[in-house]
Formats: sequence, structure tokens, C-alpha cells
Amino acid sequence: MTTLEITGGQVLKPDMTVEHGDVLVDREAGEILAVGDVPAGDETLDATDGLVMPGLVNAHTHLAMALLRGYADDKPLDSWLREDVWPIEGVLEPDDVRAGAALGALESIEAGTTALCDMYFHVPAVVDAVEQAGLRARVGHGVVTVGKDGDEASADFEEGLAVAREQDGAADGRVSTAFMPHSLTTVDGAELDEFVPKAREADVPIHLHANETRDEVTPIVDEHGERPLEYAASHGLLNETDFIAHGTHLDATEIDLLAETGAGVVHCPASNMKLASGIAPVQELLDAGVTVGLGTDGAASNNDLDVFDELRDAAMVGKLAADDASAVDAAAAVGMATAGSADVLGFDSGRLAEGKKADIAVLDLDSAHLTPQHDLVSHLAYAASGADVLHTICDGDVLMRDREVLTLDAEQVREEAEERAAAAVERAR
Ligand SMILES: CSC[C@H]1O[C@@H](n2cnc3c(O)ncnc32)[C@H](O)[C@@H]1O
Ligand SMILES: [Zn+2]
Repeated sequence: MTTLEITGGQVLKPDMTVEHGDVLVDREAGEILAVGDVPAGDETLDATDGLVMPGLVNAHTHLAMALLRGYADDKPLDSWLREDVWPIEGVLEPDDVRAGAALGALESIEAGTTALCDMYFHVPAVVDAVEQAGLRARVGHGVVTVGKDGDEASADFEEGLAVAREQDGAADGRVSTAFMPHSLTTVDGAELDEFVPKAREADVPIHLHANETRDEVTPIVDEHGERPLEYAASHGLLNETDFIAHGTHLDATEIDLLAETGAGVVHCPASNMKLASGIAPVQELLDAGVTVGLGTDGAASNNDLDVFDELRDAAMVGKLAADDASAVDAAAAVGMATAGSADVLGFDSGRLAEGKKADIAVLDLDSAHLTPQHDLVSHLAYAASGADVLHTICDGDVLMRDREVLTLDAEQVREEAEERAAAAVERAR
């Protein structure tokens, strides 16, 4: 066994208290051996003047959309997707997706994110990027049947299932999968009835966008006479391992349904604000006992992949939604970005404790905007950003040391992404 000792810092504990201490990691098992007063490790990572915290978990993103950052802004979801995003995504080749996912992975590591959930297409290319970056991910092929004939629609569902079966366990087990129908308005109900049982047989969770905008809720209520999550449940969705992205427009019945079923919600506050999708009832979800994580969504609707921004936005907009400054407090926001997201994704990470996955970030506290140190959880929620991250560790491996990413060639990743993004824009014209 080779051990890594993260030394000299303060440590964020699962109960959101902070203490001076070290963290000892079993590098081969990729697990935390001890926190606090620990035996000396074989190797050390200096965390002096730092806060050792769980790596952030981005529970809903589309990594490769980093290629589309700044390509189309200032529109609502439906026209943004139909007029801008889907046309250019239609010209993306696997190598484009690989380059975009690598750019997203680089940005994630730089900002202290160690695990994520990705919904996209050309998924093996996403897996390549995640594997090389050294991140942990749950991935899936986003199934869209709207505008497709019966055979094409079935083929897309089959691909979603094949990806979920074939990629599970990739990258030495760091990659797991989910079956991912894109949303309740972009896939056909009859096809869900056929394929959801197959996903259950494959024993993978199901992840979809749901209740993101009012325009998504109204047609389901009008056509089926039930709320979207009731409709989802009637098609076999919302098991305990399933999770929805957004959940912006939820009524009390749907919040109860989520609490009863144990299905999780990934709150995406920045994307919800930028697309003017709405304000999610996050404190109500937490009060009801729903498992809530945080996601950036893609970089084209955010426009970055910094989960620190997300947890700050979650705290801020959560207060507005509840009309209560004590709602979604600092600890709740940090909890959603770490343990909450990990629980939603079914990862045994998000907490610095013995036996947990060694997915860790070290934040540099030696800066004006993090001074004085009255309360480091407050700093995480309201003052810190991804640029403060010094070291990033995933599965016991150091992915970034002293702000240098070790697993990816940052310059090359950025150059290739720049070139491929420009070429894709040309082809889409
Ligand atoms: C078919 S793969 C996933 C698909 O989702 C699109 N997408 C990106 N952001 C959102 C969002 O906020 N709501 C719904 N769909 C979104 C992405 O562009 C891909 O086409
Ligand atoms: Zn999304």
C-alpha cells in the first residue's frame, strides 16, 4: 500500500465543522484511511494555509458543451436549443466531443471538481476524456426522439441502453453510467414504457431533465392531465437511484413524490437564471427530505463549470425563492455541492471520513478575499471561487498540484478545443 498524507491544513468535516488536521489516503484503494491526527504517509501534499475539503461534485453537466461557451446567449431554453445549440451539435464528430469534454474536464479539475454526471452523445469520447483526466463520472447518452421517425427513435433509445451497459465500470471503475432520456417532452411515452424496464434490468439509474421551464410543464398537464413527475412515475421513472436535473417548477405533490420515492434533484441555479427558466424551491425540497445536489449544466448556459459559483448561486437564489435570508444557508449550499451531489449520483464520496473515496480539493486560504477567517464554511459559500483551488485529488491520485494539472496538457487541450470549436461553427453555417 502506498499512502499520501495531505498535511498542515484545516479540514472540513462531514458535520461542517473545521479542525486543524491531516488526511491520510490509500493511493491504490483510492480511499481515505484517516482524518485528523494521522500516521506519516509515504508521500506528502502540502496543505499549509489551506482548507482540505471534499472535491466538489457537479451532478449535472454536458462537458463537451465547453466548445459552445459563448456561442449562443441571452435566449430562453427552447429557442436556444432549437435555433442554436441543436443545429451545431448536429455537426459535432466524436473527436469534437472528445476535445470539448477534455476542455470541460480541465476546467473542472482546475476548480476543484472531482466527480460529475455527464449527459451527451458520442459518449465513448466523453469517457476517453474523463479517463485521461482522472475524474470520476456517471455518464449517459441523452436520448431525444422528438422529430425522429419510429426506427430512428428506437435506435436512439437502443444506443442509450447500450452505452449504459457497455461503459459501466470503465476507467478502472471511475466511470459508471445511467440511462438518460433527455426530458419528458423530448422523448415519447410509449418508448419510455418499452425501454425503462430494460434499463431496470441493466441495473442502472435513470437521469433526465424535468420540470425545467413552465413551457415543459404545461403541455404535459394539458395532454395527460397530470403533473410531469406524476407522468414520469406512471412511466416507471423515479426509483430511489434516479435523479432529475433542474426541478425548477415543482408543486407540493411532486415534492412529496420525490421525498417518497427517494429520487434525487440536481439544482442548476446558474443555468436556471441565465435561461430565465425559473427559481427552484430548494429549501422546500430540503425540508421535505429530498436529496438535492448541484450542477452547472453545460458551459453554454452557465457559462463556466465552477461549482463554487453554483453553490453561491444556490444560497443566494434559495433565499430569494423562500423570501427568507436564513434559507439555503452556507452549510446547506456546501453540503449540496459535496455530499448531496455524491448521494444523488450514488458515489461514496463528498465527505472527508475514513473509508470514503479519496476525492479531495485543497483550497488556498492565503488571499485577501478569504481574510479574516471567522467561518470557513461561510467563505466556501460566499467568498471562494474555483480559482482558489490549489490541489485536486481523485481516487487517491493527484490530478492538480500547486495549480498545475498533471493529467492533461492544459495548453494542448485549450488549443485543440479552440480549433475544433471554430471549425464546428464553420460547418454549422
Ligand atoms: C442529447 S444529449 C443532451 C442534450 O441536452 C442539451 N441541453 C443542454 N442544456 C440543457 C438544458 O438546460 N435543458 C435541456 N437540454 C439541455 C444539450 O444541448 C444536448 O443536446
Ligand atoms: Zn442539462
